Amino acid sequence: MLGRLNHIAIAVSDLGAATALYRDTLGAEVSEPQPLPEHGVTVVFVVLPNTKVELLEPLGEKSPIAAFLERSPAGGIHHICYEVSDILAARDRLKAEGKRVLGDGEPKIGAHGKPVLFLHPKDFNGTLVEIEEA
Ligand SMILES: CC[C@H](C(=O)O)C(=O)SCCNC(=O)CCNC(=O)[C@H](O)C(C)(C)COP(=O)(O)OP(=O)(O)OC[C@H]1O[C@@H](n2cnc3c(N)ncnc32)[C@H](O)[C@@H]1OP(=O)(O)O
Ligand SMILES: [Co+2]
Repeated sequence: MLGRLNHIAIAVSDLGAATALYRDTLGAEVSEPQPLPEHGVTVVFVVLPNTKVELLEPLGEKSPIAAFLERSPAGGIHHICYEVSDILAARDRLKAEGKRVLGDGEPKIGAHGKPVLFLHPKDFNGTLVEIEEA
């Protein structure tokens, strides 16, 4: 089912400062900020030779990462995103195995313009898993 590691996401309280840290202190290539109001976040991608880091800042009143940052104000690793070739087949197999797919279970378009779904962290070793159709 799983393909490449697409990105590892870090939730941050200050996207500008985190972007500067990766760009200036770590010398990494960073994208422009990308507001995703339908997902309640603004993202910046740190482009690495073999994958990406997705820096996430809450956007709007109902951001799904707000509670995470209340628990961890300094930020932290928020989720990991794997690529899959067929997101609906992956979803149906995961549900058949009793894994919880978050939201209404229908893929939404993510930051890369591809369908994504999220799987409950309690079903995956305390790790929020995102799958993205490659
Ligand atoms: C799609 C655009 C972009 C992209 O890549 O293209 C993105 O990735 S957007 C990313 C932001 N969107 C999401 O994260 C959507 C999915 N996330 C959610 O629906 C919530 O974050 C949820 C339900 C996973 C957690 O929300 P919340 O913290 O408000 O819920 P609870 O307090 O009920 O948490 C339940 C339980 O899970 C633990 N938890 C929460 N978040 C995480 C996490 N990121 N990693 C690991 N564990 C997490 C939380 O501590 C609770 O545990 P408990 O032991 O019961 O206290
Ligand atoms: Co993501």
